[in-house]
Amino acid sequence: MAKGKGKNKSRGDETSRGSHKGSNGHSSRLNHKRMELRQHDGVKGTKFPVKMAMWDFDHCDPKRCSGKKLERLGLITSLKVGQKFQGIVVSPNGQGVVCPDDRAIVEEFGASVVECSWARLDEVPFNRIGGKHERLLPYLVAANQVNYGRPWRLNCVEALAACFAIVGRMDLASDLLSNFSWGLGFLELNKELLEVYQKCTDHESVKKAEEDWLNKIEEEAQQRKNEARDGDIWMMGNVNRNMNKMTLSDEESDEEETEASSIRYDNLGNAIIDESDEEEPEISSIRYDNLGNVIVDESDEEASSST
Ligand SMILES: C[S@@+](CC[C@H](N)C(=O)[O-])C[C@H]1O[C@@H](n2cnc3c(N)ncnc32)[C@H](O)[C@@H]1O
Repeated sequence: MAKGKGKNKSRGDETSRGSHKGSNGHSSRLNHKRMELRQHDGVKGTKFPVKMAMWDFDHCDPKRCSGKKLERLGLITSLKVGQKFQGIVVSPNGQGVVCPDDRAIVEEFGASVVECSWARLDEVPFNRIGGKHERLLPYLVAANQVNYGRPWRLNCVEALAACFAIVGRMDLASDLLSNFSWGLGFLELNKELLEVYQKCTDHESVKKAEEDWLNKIEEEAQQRKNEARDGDIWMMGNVNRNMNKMTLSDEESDEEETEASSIRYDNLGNAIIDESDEEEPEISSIRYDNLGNVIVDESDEEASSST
């Protein structure tokens, strides 16, 4: 187990919910922050309307770590390895997904996360942490500065906010995220999808909604791909059409060949001209008198009389 400031090393403040004591030395700046938060929540004597907790494995850079920031703000309680949590445990080790039916558990017992590195999950003793209500999160996209745009891998504050949002407590989600400059962007980015999940009930319905969403975005991606290809066609010409053209020109040359093959030759190799080729006299060669009668050439008369 990693050594350091992780709250798995000391019992610290696990019973401090509602008290103003923190686990980090209680600087006046932090106490000031807490005062601000209490005023902000309008819930006297509490840092946040529902309990939040984390198992902190000290894997992350404290300056970038959202869990540590929540702790500095006095919003989250640290839990020890071996300690279980009664509320919803949002964890990569979860079985079902967070769903609106979890709302009562969240409101009564709160929500918790595992503050660790995604790259070091195998170092986390999942069998010694957690609780009765361990949950995965359904498909959502991170908005934090480290993993922006990445699906599923949310940081701790996003994971807690997602849990609150899915169970229909958008007020808690936005209050929590407003402590981070980028925070409300998470709700914006996932607005439509969160609304879909909020309309569900149990784990299965959230899983079904997630599956439908994933199919939809896959179809849309495919459509965009097709549109991009069609765009190329306007720029470059239809490749299939070019293929047809090639075929057509082959056909054309075939036609020419056919025409050529329709020419017959006599025994001396002279081309035999078909009579039908000579049927129509050239219009320009027809002359008319003043009354509109065709002037017949004497030579023509000879020719016609000879047939
Ligand atoms: C792996 S830690 C990374 C924390 C990050 N260093 C930070 O600054 O917050 C994120 C935690 O959020 C929760 N979490 C995030 N995305 C999740 C998901 N898709 N399913 C379940 N839990 C998730 C888990 O508790 C997970 O351990």
